[in-house]
Amino acid sequence: ARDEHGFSSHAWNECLPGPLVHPEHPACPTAFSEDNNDPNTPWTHPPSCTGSDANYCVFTNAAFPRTRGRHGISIISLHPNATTSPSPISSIEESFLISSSQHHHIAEPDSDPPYEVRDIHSKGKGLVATRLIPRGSVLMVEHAAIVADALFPISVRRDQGRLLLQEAIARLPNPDEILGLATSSKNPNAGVPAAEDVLKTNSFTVTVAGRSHFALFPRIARINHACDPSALTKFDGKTLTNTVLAFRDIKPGEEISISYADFGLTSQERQRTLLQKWGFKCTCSLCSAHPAEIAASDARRLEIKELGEQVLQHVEKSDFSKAVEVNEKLWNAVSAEKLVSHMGDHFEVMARLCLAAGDRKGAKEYARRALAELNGFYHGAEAEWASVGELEELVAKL
Ligand SMILES: C[S@@+](CC[C@H](N)C(=O)[O-])C[C@H]1O[C@@H](n2cnc3c(N)ncnc32)[C@H](O)[C@@H]1O
Repeated sequence: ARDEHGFSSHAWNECLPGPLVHPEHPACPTAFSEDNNDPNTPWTHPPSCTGSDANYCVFTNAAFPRTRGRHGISIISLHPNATTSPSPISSIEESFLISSSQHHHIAEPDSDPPYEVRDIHSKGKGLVATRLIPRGSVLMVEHAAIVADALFPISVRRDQGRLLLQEAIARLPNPDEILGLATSSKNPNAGVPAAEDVLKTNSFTVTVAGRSHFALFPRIARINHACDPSALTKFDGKTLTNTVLAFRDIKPGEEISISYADFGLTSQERQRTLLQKWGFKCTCSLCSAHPAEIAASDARRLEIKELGEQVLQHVEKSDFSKAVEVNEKLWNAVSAEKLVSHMGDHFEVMARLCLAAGDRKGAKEYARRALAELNGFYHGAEAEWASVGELEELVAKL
């Protein structure tokens, strides 16, 4: 029997999860079913919560998605009573129940992916293209295996937080898939449990139900960082899936990489961030380049930042012709630095700026080009289709 939140009627706030039983606390009941047939709750296990304060719980569906390659999902979130309604977990539950019933949303590994996992010199494992991957192609769509509220590590006692995380991983069908992921080089022998190290080393920071969360995707976690990446990720907070898209054409034998750090940083700032936040020294091709090449890249990135600010200032002053002029320069610097995710965004900005500057011919030309790029780059991603619709209207009006 469970209450209206799906909690089992045992004293959940007094039990400890999993096999780690404390003499003063009973163990929480084990999983009641691998496949949950209750349409009112998406969870296959009774939620398990931290000790006496019981403000965080782990919610698991070990059978998600019901298709090939399922690796289950565990979510560490606030107890519904520990927050003002609606609680983050209730909005997650809602979209979870929807996405569980809509199989087309669910990530499935490609039966013949254009990449393989290989050992990469000085980076551990990584993904390497096995055939040409054209710019804009979707390489992977994967749902999260672990989603954890970003405030949970500092909101619960360390031992309780660790138990919760261990439980979150242990409940998944293949815990070793998670525990076998890379750990940070800073931490071995530092007394940090593997589960915590794995989460820190491999997770993305994402927004779910309006709150910051860590999200771990076991297959995507094998993608290494590059300051000049070949791919990018797009997270969807509704389906809890992450999509990897080719940033540019990727040749066979080339490593697939994404950027963990902000593009606007100089090489020293990036190195510092990567070391502090992720605990590794970056050995990507840009960081290993000749000092003159690194200096040229730093100069371009500083110029990009400066020109970006100038465009905004001109727009704020309604000096749109000047904004168009500076935006062209900005785009040349972005292209030279190979930071172009797709031209569509740029052409769209240019179209809107031309329109604001009264240049209808220019606006139409840029809107057409934006449409061609967006249609080629995205394959049904909701946000981009919204902008495609708006652009189509714009072209029709012009
Ligand atoms: C998310 S994992 C990426 C996959 C990992 N290489 C593996 O073997 O599973 C992040 C870890 O990979 C390594 N790594 C990623 N990008 C790197 C880079 N550019 N230079 C050096 N090491 C890198 C670091 O050890 C980092 O902590």
